[in-house]
Amino acid sequence: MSENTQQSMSFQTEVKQLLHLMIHSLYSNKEIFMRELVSNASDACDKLRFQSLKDDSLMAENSDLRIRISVDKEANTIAIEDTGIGMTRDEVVQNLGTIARSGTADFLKNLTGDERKDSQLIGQFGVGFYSSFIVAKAVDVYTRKAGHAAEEGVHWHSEGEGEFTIDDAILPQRGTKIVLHLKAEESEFADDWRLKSLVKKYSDHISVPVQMLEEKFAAPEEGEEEAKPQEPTWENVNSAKALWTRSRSDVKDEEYQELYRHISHDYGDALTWSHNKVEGKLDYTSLLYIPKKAPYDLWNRERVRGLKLYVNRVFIMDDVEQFLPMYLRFVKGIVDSNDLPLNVSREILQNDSTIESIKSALVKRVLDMLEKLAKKKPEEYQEFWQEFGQVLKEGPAEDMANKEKVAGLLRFATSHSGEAKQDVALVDYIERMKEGQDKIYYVCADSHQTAKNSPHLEVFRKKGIEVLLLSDRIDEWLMSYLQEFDGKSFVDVARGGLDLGDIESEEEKQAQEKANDEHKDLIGKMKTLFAEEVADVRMTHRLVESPACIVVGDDDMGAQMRRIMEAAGQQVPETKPTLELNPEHPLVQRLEQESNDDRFNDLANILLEQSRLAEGSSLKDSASFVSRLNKLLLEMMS
Ligand SMILES: Nc1ncnc2c1ncn2[C@@H]1O[C@H](COP(=O)(O)OP(=O)(O)OP(=O)(O)O)[C@@H](O)[C@H]1O
Repeated sequence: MSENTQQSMSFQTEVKQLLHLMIHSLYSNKEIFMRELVSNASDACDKLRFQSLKDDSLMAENSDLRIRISVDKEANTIAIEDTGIGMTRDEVVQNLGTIARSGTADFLKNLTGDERKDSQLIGQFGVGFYSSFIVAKAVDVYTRKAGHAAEEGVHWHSEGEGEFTIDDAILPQRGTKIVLHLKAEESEFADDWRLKSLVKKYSDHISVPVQMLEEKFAAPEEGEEEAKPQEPTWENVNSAKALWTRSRSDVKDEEYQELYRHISHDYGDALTWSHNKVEGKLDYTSLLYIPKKAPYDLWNRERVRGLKLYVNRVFIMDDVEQFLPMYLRFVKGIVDSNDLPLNVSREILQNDSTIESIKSALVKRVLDMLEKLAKKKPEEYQEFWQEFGQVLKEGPAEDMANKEKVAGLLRFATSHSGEAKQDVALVDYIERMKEGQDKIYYVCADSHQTAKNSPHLEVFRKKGIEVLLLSDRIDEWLMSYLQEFDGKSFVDVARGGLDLGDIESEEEKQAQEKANDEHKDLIGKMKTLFAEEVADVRMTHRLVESPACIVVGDDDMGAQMRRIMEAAGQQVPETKPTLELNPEHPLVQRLEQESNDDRFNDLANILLEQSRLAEGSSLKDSASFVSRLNKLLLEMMS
């Protein structure tokens, strides 16, 4: 015998864990094993069709690409057989013994033990081949790689309990045959009708023919009563036509959803989709889906993303990133182009002008699809926002050309409702703008609560002006790319001198100027005291209830961004904020009258420190703050 005789091997630990979890959490959805196996078989045929473009000898022995499903009721087995690319011995060990996906260990850690939640997560992860073990007590895989000799076949066997064996096999035909030895209690699946209906349900959209044996009867001859049974023949069960080549009106929603599941490996539904045929300068068909649920690894930068590419109906490759920008990485789908050559490679895709043109059209398509969803089904749009809003917020920085369109899709929490839910569109905000208001005001903080209670909002509340409350990590960065929307500029209410424009009366403006004059002694004393800490001290009209607040310079980094950068270990340039005082506040008035230097220092420091706390910053010396506060409290009590 050759060196490669039978070998026993262990599954990778993650596979063992996954198998265990899957069997326990997917039992209510057992039939999906058929979808997974047919899907794999179809992928294998697609891969071979693609590789044979470069090397037509691969298909020489048999040019037929198809999937056959058969049942042996007595033996309680099902066989799924394809004439696809097949696997070598090494590939079998790699593909059916390990999980190569990055982040697997993290994923497994995320599982909660709650079967309903876990089954959803497992669905997103994609159980693929291993789902066989939901219904099978043992699985045999016979596979021979296209282009290899019959003696180079491989036989894999496992009972799904931590181990598998692998052996040489002589296989007259290329491709893969999977035999499931059903558990006794799953014998209902060893039934032609049942399997046929599963293929119809899950795999009708697959472009490779899926065949099953059909019994035929000859018409009874004269004098005979009963029809004579004939040899059964292989008949196509699915329609075997690429779904996207059909006209939209001919495709049922359920069929779109099944194709979505096939290409996304998601067990859930898509939220919406857009199917378009483009003819003219460019000639392609696209079918783009927005998932309902975010994948567990949406934030993993190395995660594969992108669309499936076909050229003239021939599958070319998965995960083509070039079709969509990063901020639309959640979109799944396919592009079938008639302009690209069949031998297109990833390198060519990177600098291809056709791809660039398709990309800008696809981006518009996705944004239009979202606009339509927001307009027609606001509740579903809200669901989308919940899942992917944070990703869409990367848009304005990444895609200057579509900045305004993306901005229109953003949703915010605002002071209008005070709720943390992000559900206000900029057009709603503009509709509610006060007379004389020509700016969109916002505040950024680490949490919704801090944003909502920020002293910077006081004057806005008093005047009934709505302010966007931003508290996602990405928000300050987002706003640095959004200068205006619908001709109205964005203004950070915690930054620079506050110009309320026409919202403020002439008298109010003059009172503000006068206040700085009237309190110049106090301002001067404070500037000397805090020469190291602040760039300026001034009286303000933005406060109503609070005595003081911190304001950052127009061009300086905001507090939220500063904290994020510092936490990431980045060097952040030293900048000093401005301290603003509320001349109407009794504490400020008390400070102005304080003749005792020590007490003046204590009170002034407390005002500065509490302003820092209110914006969500931590104090450099919180112990001193506490002792100052206690000193004052004790004085008050005595
Ligand atoms: N019928 C087949 N023919 C050839 N290769 C196959 C076949 N079935 C599975 N494979 C190989 O085994 C790998 C693992 O399959 P599996 O179904 O577990 O995961 P997947 O298809 O990559 O992704 P998913 O888990 O999302 O379905 C596949 O990527 C493929 O390379």
